[in-house]
Amino acid sequence: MGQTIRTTTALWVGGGLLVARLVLSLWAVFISTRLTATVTSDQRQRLAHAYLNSSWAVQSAEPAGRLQELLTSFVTRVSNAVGTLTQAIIALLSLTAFLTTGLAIDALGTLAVLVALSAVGSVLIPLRRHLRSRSRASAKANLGFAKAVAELGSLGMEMQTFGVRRSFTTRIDDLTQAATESQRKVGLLSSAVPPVYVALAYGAILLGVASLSLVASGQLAAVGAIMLLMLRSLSYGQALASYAGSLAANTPFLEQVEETIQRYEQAPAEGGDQTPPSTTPIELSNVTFKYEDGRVGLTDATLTINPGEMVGVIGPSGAGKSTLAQLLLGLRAPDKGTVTTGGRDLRNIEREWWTKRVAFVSQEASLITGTVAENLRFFRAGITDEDLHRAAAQANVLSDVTALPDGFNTSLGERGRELSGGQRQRMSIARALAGSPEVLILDEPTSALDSQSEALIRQTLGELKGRVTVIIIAHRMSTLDYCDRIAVVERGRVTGFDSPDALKTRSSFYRRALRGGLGAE
Ligand SMILES: Nc1ncnc2c1ncn2[C@@H]1O[C@H](COP(=O)(O)OP(=O)(O)OP(=O)(O)O)[C@@H](O)[C@H]1O
Repeated sequence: MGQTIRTTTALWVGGGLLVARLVLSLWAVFISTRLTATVTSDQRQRLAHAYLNSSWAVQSAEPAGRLQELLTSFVTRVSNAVGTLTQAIIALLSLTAFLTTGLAIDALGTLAVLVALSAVGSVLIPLRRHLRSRSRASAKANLGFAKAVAELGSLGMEMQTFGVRRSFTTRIDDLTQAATESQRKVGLLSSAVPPVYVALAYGAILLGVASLSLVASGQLAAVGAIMLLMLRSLSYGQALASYAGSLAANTPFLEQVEETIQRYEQAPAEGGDQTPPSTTPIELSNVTFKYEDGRVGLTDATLTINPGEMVGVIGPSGAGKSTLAQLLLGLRAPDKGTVTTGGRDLRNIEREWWTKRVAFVSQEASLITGTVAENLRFFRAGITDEDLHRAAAQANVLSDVTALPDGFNTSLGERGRELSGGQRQRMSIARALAGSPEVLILDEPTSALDSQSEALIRQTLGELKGRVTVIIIAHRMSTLDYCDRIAVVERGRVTGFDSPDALKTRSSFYRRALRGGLGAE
């Protein structure tokens, strides 16, 4: 009878423990997946926010495809590492519980197991180290691959027209091969960890059994119990070794993400907390700017742009015109000298105050995938439908918009693909004008356009004259028709800044440009 009660109790206890184990395991799975999801979104947000808040110098230097790779596959590897870490902690806790029980049953045997575990674990340290360094190389190869693929992907038209499809294919194949090879090496090493561990563990067991049978010869039961303890502990140890291998393979990806976040955070976007009385005059005083690689962008440049003035900027290719535009926009800060607006250093001005009043049109009209209205509004609050209408009219694109099936609500396809180059550029001018800027800076807005589109943009500039302060880097002399003054930039220096008439006598570059256009030096 007593035996029956003991069996029932044992069954109940066993059942209870089984349920408890299941609940605990499910809870662990729940925590692990939740933690992984939290880490994924946290890492993505931290990385994206750090990038968005970093300076233009950092953002513009970032190779294409790198950020995407970090945000996607790298962050996935980081969450894998976190998932592995949780499982490793669970395995470690189980092992500790098991060994604690073992200590109560057989202290000597448990001690032997502990020694065996530590010995096997330390033998694997060099392998893990090697795995980590291989994984670091694999992370680098992945980034290189992503960068090259992004670059090749953006050259689709060139690939087709230059007939270099085969070379592209070969290049992609080589890159794929290199990235896959380094991944294979990491895979090989991390897969080698468990079998190496098993071999070492069984070796330890054999050694343990041999020495125990010497010490406790004839006590087969004791030897059996210790063997069981060893086998179970070593199987937990095996799980731990495999998790440690996986961690070693994934942590370089985490390091890369963290390093990148730090790099972004160390270079925040320019801006202070001052609000000047006005956006103009804009003054450059003895401004010198060098790029990180030492190339000179601008040297000792001095000029003043007055309220409502329309200023043209001309100069040979590579002279420093775009650098000047970026300094005027406050995207880059001078190494020497100052850029002031309304008498205050641009570095100290509240960025939001400045960007609300200054608009930029670049050489390449970059649009978003969305409707006309979404493109013209461009995420800015407070821009009304009337603003959109006015801006489209000012930019000479209103008739194009009204001709579209849904007017301002027409979707423009992926990044405005359904528009012509001229329409896209006028759309980007309308986008700049929708915010009613006080200062408008245009960097070669007509360089890629036919003469008819250029004439429409010139007309826009004529209508803005006197109402908005305009700085326009021009590729064609005709675009400069409405300019009050023109700055000539040559080899990083402002060699002339005067009215077109005065420049005819004072600037040989201007005279040459009048004769032969701005393309030839
Ligand atoms: N991001 C950069 N990193 C390093 N050097 C740069 C960078 N951008 C421009 N430069 C260098 O600075 C100099 C001025 O370039 P900038 O783009 O201002 O000339 P630009 O007059 O606008 O030329 P273009 O008319 O051809 O656009 C050039 O020598 C150029 O190589």
